[in-house]
Amino acid sequence: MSINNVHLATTIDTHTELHLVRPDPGLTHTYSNSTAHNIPEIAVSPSQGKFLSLLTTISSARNVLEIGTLGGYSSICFARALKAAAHNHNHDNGTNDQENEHKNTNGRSPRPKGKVTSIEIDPARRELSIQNLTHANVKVPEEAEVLLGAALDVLPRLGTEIEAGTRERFDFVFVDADWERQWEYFDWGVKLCKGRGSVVYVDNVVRALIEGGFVEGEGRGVGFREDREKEGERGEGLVEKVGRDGRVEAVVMQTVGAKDYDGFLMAVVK
Ligand SMILES: C[S@@+](CC[C@H](N)C(=O)[O-])C[C@H]1O[C@@H](n2cnc3c(N)ncnc32)[C@H](O)[C@@H]1O
Repeated sequence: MSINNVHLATTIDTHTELHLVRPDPGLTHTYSNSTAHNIPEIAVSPSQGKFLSLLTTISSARNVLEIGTLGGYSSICFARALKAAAHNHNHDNGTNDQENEHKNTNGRSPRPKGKVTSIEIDPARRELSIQNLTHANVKVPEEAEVLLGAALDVLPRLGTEIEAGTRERFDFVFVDADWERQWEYFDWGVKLCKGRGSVVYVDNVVRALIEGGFVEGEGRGVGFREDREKEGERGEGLVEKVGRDGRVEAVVMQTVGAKDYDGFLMAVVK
């Protein structure tokens, strides 16, 4: 085993996706339609999308908040997982998925399908994501809604709606927008969560650390720059702030694959 094998990462992704990520025409179309509309190829990879789906399932999430929609690829992954969870629950419970009736003929209530709420700052990308979601048979806005605006404008509105009782709290938050605001989005995510056991997942934290100048040097001299504040540069970063945040337990996992060398931070609310 050697870290030099990382050049094989894309090949390994191709092989594992072939066997483990079922073909999904809605997702395939989202990639191709986004490329056709000159959207940059910065959506999660098929493996990453599947990973997000599995995390949604194992965390029993019902309401997902996503910051950064792009063409809707990850939104579809979340919506697929929510729909499957509701379907499986209702099947086990002897109910069907119809939500138009309060109770099924056996007197039991079906589990609500759950919903993805995604925020996108770019109107053209929002429009395209709605096209892609609809093409993937995700009902907009019942199963996934895409809110237009800068996340820091939209998030307080969601907070007000939650306080007013017109919107449910979230149990899974996926932060995937501008890297400069990762801490602010994380903080809002925790505030808008249901509470213990809710998950906040921030993508691209490793690239943000590297490209943000948090690490310097080459070879054996490489090190983490602890002197940034003294130099009047960018202050504490996401990882340091989350490390001092008593509301959560968190970890950063480094990743390699078709999307290069990167990593995510995942926090669970205590
Ligand atoms: C990496 S892409 C999201 C990819 C998407 N989650 C996926 O995997 O399919 C980031 C998106 O965040 C949007 N964005 C950037 N800054 C934003 C902000 N302040 N508020 C809301 N969205 C923002 C960008 O326009 C872009 O579409």
